[in-house]
Amino acid sequence: MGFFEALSRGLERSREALNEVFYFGGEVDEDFWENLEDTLVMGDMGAEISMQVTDDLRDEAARRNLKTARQLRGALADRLSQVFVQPDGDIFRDTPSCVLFVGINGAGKTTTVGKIASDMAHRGKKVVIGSADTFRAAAIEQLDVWGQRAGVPVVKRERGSDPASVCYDVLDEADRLGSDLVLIDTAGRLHTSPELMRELAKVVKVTRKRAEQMKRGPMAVHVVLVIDSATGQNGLNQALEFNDALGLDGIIMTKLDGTAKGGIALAVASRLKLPIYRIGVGESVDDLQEFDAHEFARALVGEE
Ligand SMILES: Nc1nc2c(ncn2[C@@H]2O[C@H](COP(=O)(O)OP(=O)(O)OP(=O)(O)O)[C@@H](O)[C@H]2O)c(=O)[nH]1
Repeated sequence: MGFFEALSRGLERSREALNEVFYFGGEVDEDFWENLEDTLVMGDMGAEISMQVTDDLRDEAARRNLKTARQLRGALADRLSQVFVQPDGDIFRDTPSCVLFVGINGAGKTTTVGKIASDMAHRGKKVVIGSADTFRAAAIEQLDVWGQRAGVPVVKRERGSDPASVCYDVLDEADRLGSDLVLIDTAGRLHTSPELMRELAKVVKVTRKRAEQMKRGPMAVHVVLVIDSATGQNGLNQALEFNDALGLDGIIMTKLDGTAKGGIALAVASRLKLPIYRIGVGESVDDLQEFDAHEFARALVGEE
């Protein structure tokens, strides 16, 4: 299934709501603009960006004399795609690279690490996975399964070990193996707990320090927040807290195949000015896609 098809299935709710807005007879009137703005807000986009997008579209419609639903839909998709930040490169392809996956419990970190490990190993990268989720025993086992499937080594320690020291060990192993890509899973934590966030900041700090001393030269370290799209506007709060504590490099949105409304991706991208590196559209190994802003906006709006 292609990017567009997979996303279109997931974003059905947002599209149906917008379909109703675009199902107008005759003139584009004040009601149309109000309905559009409300629908964008309801789609988890947040008030600020919804208002901005609606105002801009209104100006553009007047300027270019856009009248039909088809014209307006196309212009909306274009405007929404501009909200997203283009990444400078790809943190998984541009190696050597070490990526730390952070996020709240159940966001999809472990699954995403597994999917990326498989993908990048297939592309010929020397990958090593680190399990710094020393809290949940099942997460370590889960990563082992993903690692075996991808044919990638998994560095782990027993439950309860210090996560920062696991990261150190992972980079030691990557150094020994001459790995290109290091993917580190961290334990899920509540963004509202200062203590847990401090622990994670230490994990990032130790990883950065060790990554500077790799035999083949310094390895870039990236911190990526994994967000479950179904968490709605709470996803924005998570992103703000994690960004404050750690300084994020980018985002991965998961579960866009479910009942997610999708607008949260726009809210986070616009507020934090961070790129979306991948999106998760299912539970199996192939259900991870590179993010394409234009396709995403088209799927959200329902433009053919
Ligand atoms: N439908 C769907 N399910 C997903 C996706 N990504 C992950 N999941 C599922 O979400 C659940 C949680 O995923 P995990 O990868 O264990 O989440 P985690 O962030 O590592 O969880 P913690 O270790 O508790 O912090 C699992 O059942 C995954 O199969 C996705 O893109 N789509």
